[in-house]
Amino acid sequence: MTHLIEAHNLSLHYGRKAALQEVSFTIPPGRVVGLLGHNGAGKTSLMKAMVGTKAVKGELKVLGLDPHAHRAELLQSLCYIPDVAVLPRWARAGDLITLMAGLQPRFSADRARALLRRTSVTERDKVKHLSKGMVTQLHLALVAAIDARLMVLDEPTLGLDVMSRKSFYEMLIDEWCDGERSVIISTHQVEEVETLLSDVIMLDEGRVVLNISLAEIDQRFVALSHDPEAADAVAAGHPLLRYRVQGRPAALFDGPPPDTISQLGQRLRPNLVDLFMALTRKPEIQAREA
Ligand SMILES: Nc1ncnc2c1ncn2[C@@H]1O[C@H](COP(=O)(O)OP(=O)(O)OP(=O)(O)O)[C@@H](O)[C@H]1O
Repeated sequence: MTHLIEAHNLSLHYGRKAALQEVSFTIPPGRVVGLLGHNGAGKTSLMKAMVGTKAVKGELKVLGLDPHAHRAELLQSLCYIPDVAVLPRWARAGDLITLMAGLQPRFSADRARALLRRTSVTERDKVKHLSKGMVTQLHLALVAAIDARLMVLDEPTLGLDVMSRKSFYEMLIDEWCDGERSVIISTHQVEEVETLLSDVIMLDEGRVVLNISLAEIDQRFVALSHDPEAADAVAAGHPLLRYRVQGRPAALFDGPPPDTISQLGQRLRPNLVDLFMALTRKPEIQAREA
């Protein structure tokens, strides 16, 4: 198997509402994939499909399995933190380690204890006495102690402060990613995850609007910072987005603009936030703000 996830033409409806439409992508081993999209874009629906809690139309193989038909088998090799993840409030961290050891054959209690030592949570702590950030760290220590090949994280750092978010991602990358395992993370904190990701999938209204490696972004997209006087000439090249960088007007193009336009500005490195804005903004908003 060359890909951990193979998705082809997935669609999902809730009544008449289309949550996913013709979604296709693959995820090979050793990747850190960001799943980005505005509220309601379809991220949670796609993650539910990946872990088999939602049936979708189309072809979906996760670790070679149909997730909906073979959920129990899949969960042996996949770990998942849903957006509504809760841990039992009465339990101590140590109890949860014992519980997991009984439930999940690939879980290592020693590894969970070692991971927990990286956090401010001790085995004696009860979940109900932990802050939101500490619960998230405990949750990650528990799932990262599973010897799995794929981790699916649905907005894992929602509601955490910046330090807690940073330490969550540090632990994930240092302790779980090993070059063979892949992780897919949905988040709204586009700026923060940019340095962690190897790839990004952007969803807009249930459709994939971009599926690219971070390395390829520089090759495909061109951002130009230019003088205000050149604004009309730059706009004639139909940029995806017009915005400002350090007070100067800038424009983002999909592919190199004509030389006559390139000469009007300085090339910048396009960042993920600008791309996200360009590809997921409603056209009528773009027209109003341009
Ligand atoms: N159980 C449901 N019943 C009806 N519609 C739903 C249900 N779950 C999701 N939807 C709709 O499907 C679409 C996609 O929702 P989804 O939760 O997958 O988006 P999301 O990208 O995860 O959003 P958020 O960032 O707000 O969590 C939305 O329009 C949402 O209203």
